[in-house]
Amino acid sequence: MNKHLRCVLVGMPGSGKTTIGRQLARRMGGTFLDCDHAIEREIGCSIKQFFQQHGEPAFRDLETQILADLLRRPAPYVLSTGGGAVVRPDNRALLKAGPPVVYLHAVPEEIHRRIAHDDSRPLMQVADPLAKLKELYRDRDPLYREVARYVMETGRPTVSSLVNTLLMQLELGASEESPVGPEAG
Ligand SMILES: Nc1ncnc2c1ncn2[C@@H]1O[C@H](COP(=O)(O)OP(=O)(O)OP(=O)(O)O)[C@@H](O)[C@H]1O
Ligand SMILES: O=C(O)C1=C[C@@H](O)[C@@H](O)[C@H](O)C1
Ligand SMILES: [Mg+2]
Repeated sequence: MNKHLRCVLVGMPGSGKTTIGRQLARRMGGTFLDCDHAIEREIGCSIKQFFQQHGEPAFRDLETQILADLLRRPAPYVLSTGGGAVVRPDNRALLKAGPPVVYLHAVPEEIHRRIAHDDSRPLMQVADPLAKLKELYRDRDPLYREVARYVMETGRPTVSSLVNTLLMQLELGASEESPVGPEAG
């Protein structure tokens, strides 16, 4: 186990940030941090209710504050961000300056299959959720790629094989950054 490992997951709503983040954190022996959960603890209600009462800009302000706070937590951790965390340039700057960011990539049709039954996502409460996912994907896919060090395809592999691959990648990346051995200073 590398006690300095840290990683941030970005991706569309339903891309698997919470599912994969939880398992990865357990395998790393680290803390699982979820920006959406931290926001809900802070506001004392669901994000869906907060959106309805205060609107998206107020939510985004809060998201920036909480993201900055979570990124400063001690290693090891896996931080799962909200699906829209990359929308604001300030957040993208924070993400690029922090630990390695992993983009969990899934196409809109696959995401739709995963989350069609779930009514907890405020941006999905529309007449045509697949069209909304396609629109979000078109706008955000380049932004996720902009902040990411690694892009992981999540369509076919199982969650546990994705977690294994990701862990190997992060350990390799960490050892390349701070090599252990006689030549290490
Ligand atoms: N790699 C995967 N393959 C198949 N199903 C998956 C995969 N990852 C997650 N899922 C399923 O997709 C659904 C959404 O996953 P999850 O809640 O982890 O996404 P999320 O990225 O955290 O979403 P949000 O941004 O809305 O918080 C869950 O039902 C989960 O079991
Ligand atoms: O895609 C989005 O913009 C959002 C995704 C969720 O994770 C929450 O952060 C919130 O519902 C907004
Ligand atoms: Mg989540």
